[in-house]
Amino acid sequence: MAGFDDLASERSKAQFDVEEMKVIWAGSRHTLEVSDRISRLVANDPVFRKDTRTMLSRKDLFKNTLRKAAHAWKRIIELRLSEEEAAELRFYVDEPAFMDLHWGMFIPTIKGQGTEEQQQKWLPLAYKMKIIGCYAQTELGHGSNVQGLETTATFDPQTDEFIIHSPTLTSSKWWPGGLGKVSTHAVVYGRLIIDSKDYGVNGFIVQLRSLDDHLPLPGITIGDIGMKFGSGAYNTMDNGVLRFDHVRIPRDQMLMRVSQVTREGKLVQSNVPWQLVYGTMVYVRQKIVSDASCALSRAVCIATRYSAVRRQFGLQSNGIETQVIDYKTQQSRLFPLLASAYAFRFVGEWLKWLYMDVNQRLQASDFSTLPEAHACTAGLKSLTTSATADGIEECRKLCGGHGYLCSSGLPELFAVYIPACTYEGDNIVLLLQVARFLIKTVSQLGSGKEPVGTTVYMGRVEQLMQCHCAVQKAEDWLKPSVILEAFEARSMRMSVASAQNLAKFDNQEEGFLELSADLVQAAVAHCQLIVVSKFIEKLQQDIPGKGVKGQLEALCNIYALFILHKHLGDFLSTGCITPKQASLANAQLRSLYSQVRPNAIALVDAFNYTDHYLSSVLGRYDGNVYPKLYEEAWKDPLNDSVVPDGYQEYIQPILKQQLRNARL
Ligand SMILES: CCCCC/C=C\C/C=C\C/C=C\CCC(=O)SCCNC(=O)CCNC(=O)[C@H](O)C(C)(C)COP(=O)(O)OP(=O)(O)OC[C@H]1O[C@@H](n2cnc3c(N)ncnc32)[C@H](O)[C@@H]1OP(=O)(O)O
Ligand SMILES: Cc1cc2nc3c(=O)[nH]c(=O)nc-3n(C[C@H](O)[C@H](O)[C@H](O)COP(=O)(O)OP(=O)(O)OC[C@H]3O[C@@H](n4cnc5c(N)ncnc54)[C@H](O)[C@@H]3O)c2cc1C
Repeated sequence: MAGFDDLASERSKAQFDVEEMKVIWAGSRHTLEVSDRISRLVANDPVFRKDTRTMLSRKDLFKNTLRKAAHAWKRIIELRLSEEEAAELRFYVDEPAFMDLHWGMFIPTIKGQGTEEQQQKWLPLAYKMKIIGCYAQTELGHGSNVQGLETTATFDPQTDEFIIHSPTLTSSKWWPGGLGKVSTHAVVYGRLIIDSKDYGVNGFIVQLRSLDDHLPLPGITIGDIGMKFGSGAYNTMDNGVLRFDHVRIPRDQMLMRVSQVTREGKLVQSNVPWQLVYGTMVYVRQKIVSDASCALSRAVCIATRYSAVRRQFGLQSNGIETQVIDYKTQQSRLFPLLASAYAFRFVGEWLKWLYMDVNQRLQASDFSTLPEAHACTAGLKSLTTSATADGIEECRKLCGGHGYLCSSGLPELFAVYIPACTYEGDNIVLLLQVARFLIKTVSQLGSGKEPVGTTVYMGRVEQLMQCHCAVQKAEDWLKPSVILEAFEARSMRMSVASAQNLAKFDNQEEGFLELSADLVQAAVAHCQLIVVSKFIEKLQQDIPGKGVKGQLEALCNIYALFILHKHLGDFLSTGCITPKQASLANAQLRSLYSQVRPNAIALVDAFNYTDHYLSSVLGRYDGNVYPKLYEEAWKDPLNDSVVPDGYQEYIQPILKQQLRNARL
């Protein structure tokens, strides 16, 4: 039967050890074991079903999410799951919910910005879920501009309290997930005011709702901000609005790792940089990069399996049509996304390491790598989420008409994913942060301060400004050193050109605004270089398993040459490569697609996703697409009755009217 046979035959063609690739994708044998076990546990639990999600009203959808979250928590306790297993369970439940913000932002904020004492007081309550917290930073009037927040936290020396207040409509907290209906507490960001003096934005732990009856505490107005894009999707989350009317909290509820307010109302700065107040954002951006590879690989898995099952045109001698995956156009759209999923996986792994490293250094009062950690997390969050959002939509198109059906899983995945381009920092705003970092690095070249980390290549500025690409034949593009040099030279030249143009302005800030579109492009070039170089570094590790390394090399080259092809203008205009070399890169890319083609299904099998997680008729492991699509259609509530509700009121009168007209 079509589908079953197609995927089985594809799997038999694989030229590498899929089980070993699963380990590489998961990160380790241990992680694979955990994620495999937990994903099956979730898939086999009827409470975690997802198939009716797009058909529920907002209220039913939300209540169902609460039910799932409560059940997930119950299972975590019953099975005594470790922190790692619990996080996997929440991941595979696959429904945005207040839990994400509680575990993903509220707890990390207390850990990162609270003193030892504050951590000892609040973390046990949060870990046991005796309180539920969210992250209330964004306001109706300000999101990107954190320093523009208007909420005030005024110290009252008489009572040793802060008075939290929303002085204007635009100071209403707006967007925090989990705030609208669930959270009992929030970390609220507001301006610290002591003795009428404004000391800028700080975080405060504020109780919002009673722990007895869940009613808002006095002075607090709170609610949900309303339906968001798509059906189901992010509407399982209670993004909220919050206003304070002179709400009092004890002084020790200001998060005081960065600065402390004494009983006398004196502000004392610690020896840590004030930017640590922004620390949770660095943590979450790093996490979002890892998650991008999950969302993209999920869409790619669906589109790849379906492309092997779907046949159109080109009758072969045996009378069957061509699998659409065999069309070169399909490959040239699909395989770069497959390669990007792997690329984002590895850069995510590296970023996790970078984040851990920066944290260890911070514990030892070494703050030197913080600016780089900020630039890398901001830039890679922007790059990977934009590419993933676009990639999911491309996968929908790759599935033709059926991709538009909710049962394909792609519309909901897209709707859930796209806010990642906005939350945790608008992607353009974040690239501008990278651009500032690059300009600073360029301006310090020659000053004796050597660039470090991901900007170390900038130390070779003279060589990179002059080098000529050595490619003479298509296969030369397979050399990692050739690819790296082309990407480094492009990024170096774009940053230097931006810095030179900026230097022409008397006022640097005005110049920065004027040149911001170019600066963003330079930031993108730098971030793409990071992704390419981390993929290449990954390949230098010991990679066991028959054929695994070869497949990863092909994917790495596809990613790099696809980016080169997409941004050809940059590479040509900076003189990094010639038009002839560009055309050789294209020829090499075509040949790489042919190399990946027989392995495509096995490469997506290596993600080890259950059908439950994919929630897609088109992406089913067994390829049994058509009977299941047919079956799925009949489940739609519209098909509950043969004659629809409303027939007598609305259809019949029209038909009767037409009949009369026809007789006239
Ligand atoms: C489902 C799985 C769970 C996974 C994770 C869990 C949960 C997440 C899941 C889903 C997400 C759900 C919700 C998302 C939640 C949110 O959206 S929370 C709100 C996030 N808000 C933002 O991201 C706001 C974006 N704005 C900013 O970050 C900053 O304000 C800014 C744009 C970077 C500031 O710009 P600017 O005015 O220039 O800077 P400022 O004067 O404030 O700072 C100047 C110096 O500070 C450096 N810097 C800036 N940010 C950081 C940082 N984060 N870390 C370290 N350093 C930073 C900056 O580089 C400047 O340094 P100089 O040396 O002075 O140049
Ligand atoms: C689903 C979702 C969940 C969220 N969850 C939370 C949460 O839990 N807690 C929380 O505190 N917040 C949350 N947010 C808010 C989120 O962090 C902000 O929306 C985000 O930081 C973007 O800020 P903004 O909305 O102010 O966008 P704006 O800054 O108003 O952006 C609007 C446009 O202006 C452009 N722009 C802005 N500034 C500049 C500039 N300097 N230069 C050039 N262009 C610029 C942007 O690129 C964009 O195109 C959430 C948002 C969403 C969508």
